[in-house]
Amino acid sequence: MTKLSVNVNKIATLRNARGGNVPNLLKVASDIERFGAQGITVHPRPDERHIRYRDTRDLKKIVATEFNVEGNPNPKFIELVLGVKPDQVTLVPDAVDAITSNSGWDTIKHQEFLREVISKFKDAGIRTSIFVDPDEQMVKGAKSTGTDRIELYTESYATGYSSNKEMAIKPFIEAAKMANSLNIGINAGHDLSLENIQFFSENIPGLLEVSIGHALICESLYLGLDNVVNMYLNKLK
Ligand SMILES: CC(=O)[C@@H](O)[C@H](O)COP(=O)(O)O
Ligand SMILES: NCC(=O)COP(=O)(O)O
Repeated sequence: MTKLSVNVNKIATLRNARGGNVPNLLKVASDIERFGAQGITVHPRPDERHIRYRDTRDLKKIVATEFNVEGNPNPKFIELVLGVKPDQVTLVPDAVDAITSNSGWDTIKHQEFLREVISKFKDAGIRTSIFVDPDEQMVKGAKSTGTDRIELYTESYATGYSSNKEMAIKPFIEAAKMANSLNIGINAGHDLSLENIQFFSENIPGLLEVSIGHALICESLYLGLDNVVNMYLNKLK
C-alpha cells in the first residue's frame, strides 16, 4: 500500500493572506488525519511565505500520523529539523527565490554535502529522503549518500500525462527499479493529482508514499476535503 501524506502548505498560504488564524492550520491537519490520510507534509521556505518555522514546531505536537518536513538543508533548516525531530526529512535543492521546487539533487556533484547532512539527521533518529529526478545515475548517487529513501520529482510525469502517459512514466519505472535493486525506499511528489495518481501508483514498483498538496487542496474547493482525501486513498489501494 502507498501512504498518502497531505502537504498543507496551501492552507498556510490562505491563512497568511489575512494575517489571522483562519483557516486554522493545526485543525485542518488534524482533520486531514481524521479523514484517513497517513501523513502530513510541510515545506517551510526561508521567506516563510506559507509554512512558518513556528508552524512546523506546533504541528509536531499534534500530528499523530507520519510527519514529513521538506526543504533545502541550509543551517536554519537543519537546526529546525533537529529540534522538531519529524518522522522524515526530505531534502530538496530549491533556490531561495524559487516559486516551487523545480529540480532534483545532483547526487553525484553534491554527494559529500548530502552524506554529511544525512548522517546528522540519521544520528538524530530521523528517516531521510532526497528529492531526485527520475534518472538512474542520480538514484545510484543517492545510494552513496546513505539516504533511506528518495522522493521522485514527478513534475515531468504530471505534465506529460495527458499527451502520453506511458511515455511520461517510463523514466520513473526505470528509476524505481534501480532504487528497488539498491534497497532504497521510494516516495514521490509534485503536481500529482486525482487525474494522474492511480496510473502512477499502479505502475511504480515499491512506491511507499506520495506527498500531495497543490492539486489536492484545489480539488477540495469543489469536492470537499474529506471526500478528496478518501478519493486519493481509494486510488492508492
Ligand atoms: C518538494 C516538492 O515537490 C514541492 O512540491 C513542495 O513541497 C511544495 O512546495 P510549495 O508548496 O512551496 O510549492
Ligand atoms: N513533495 C511534494 C509535495 O509535498 C507536494 O507537492 P505538490 O502536490 O504541492 O506539487
